[in-house]
Amino acid sequence: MASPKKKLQGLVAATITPMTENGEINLSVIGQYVDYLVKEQGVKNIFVNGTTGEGLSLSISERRRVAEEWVTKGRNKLDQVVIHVGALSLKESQELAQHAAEIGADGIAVIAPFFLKPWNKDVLINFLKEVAAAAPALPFYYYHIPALTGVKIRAEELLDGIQEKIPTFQGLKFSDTDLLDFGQCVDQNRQQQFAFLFGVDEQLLSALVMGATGAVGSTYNYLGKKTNQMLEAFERKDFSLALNYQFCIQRFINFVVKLGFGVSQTKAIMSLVSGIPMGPPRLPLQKASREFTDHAEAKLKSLDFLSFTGLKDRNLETCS
Ligand SMILES: CC(=O)N[C@@H]([C@@H](O)[C@H](O)[C@H](O)CO)[C@@H](O)CC(=O)C(=O)O
Repeated sequence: MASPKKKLQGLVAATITPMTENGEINLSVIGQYVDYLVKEQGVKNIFVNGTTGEGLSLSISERRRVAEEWVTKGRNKLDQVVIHVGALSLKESQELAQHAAEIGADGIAVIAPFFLKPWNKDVLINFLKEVAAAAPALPFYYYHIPALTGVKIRAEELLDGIQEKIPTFQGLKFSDTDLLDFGQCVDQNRQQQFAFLFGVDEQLLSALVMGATGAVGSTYNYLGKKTNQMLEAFERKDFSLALNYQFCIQRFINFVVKLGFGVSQTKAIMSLVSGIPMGPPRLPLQKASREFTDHAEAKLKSLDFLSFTGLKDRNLETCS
């Protein structure tokens, strides 16, 4: 069985794939991006080529190059680099899994194939098993995101006896709001050392109560520091402070969700907050509007999520 250096826990940034203005992947800023996550956000784990990384909109060759660059630039700086290798084609998924192993990634994750879909748990497990077998020394995570894949097989059902079928299975990335399903995944697998990684950033505190061991999300790219403060407060059992942080983060996410929030907007916010150009998204996504970015910037300032001295002590909402 694969055994990771240590269990994947804490915050994991779902990385953006930087692109040039003409839509090509822009590997040149990834080194800077790694330093920003580690030094400015206190985030040392990453999830590459997932939803936020537009993994399914990249070619296989681009996915390989992006993965390689993150592993190379993250060496001796990041704790763990997990590569999402899910694809509609089993062969492509296996190729990416093997490649992740070759370049020295710390784990692989796979979503359910979402065009011709697995129609029950056993079929889905068979698909995942074949991918995992292509990288037999790498920890394997199932990426549950039913709203995007349309595959509604409950994670709890999938986890039942999974390690007998997939010996490298190490955990679940749960990007759904069904806390009954999530809680049962934790409750029914207490004897295992699985990682339970929650993927709905605005509800992370509820998932921590339910037993989440970590979180993978887009907002940890630029709200990692704030979210880490929430994790620390939770760890100290200062639940009232933890709730204040969660509400504060919710105020921002709620605000942008009402304006229309997705991968394009994440790219715009991250460019603004980090100063690293993330570029436009790839079609079919559309670049975030100037209006969106201006509103998001004003909200970030009012919540003190951006350090602009001019606004200090006035018009700030309190977050702790
Ligand atoms: C649907 C979606 O993109 N969900 C995000 C969340 O981080 C999400 O952006 C956040 O909770 C705000 O709603 C992550 O779960 C996605 C993710 O981890 C990934 O990029 O693979």
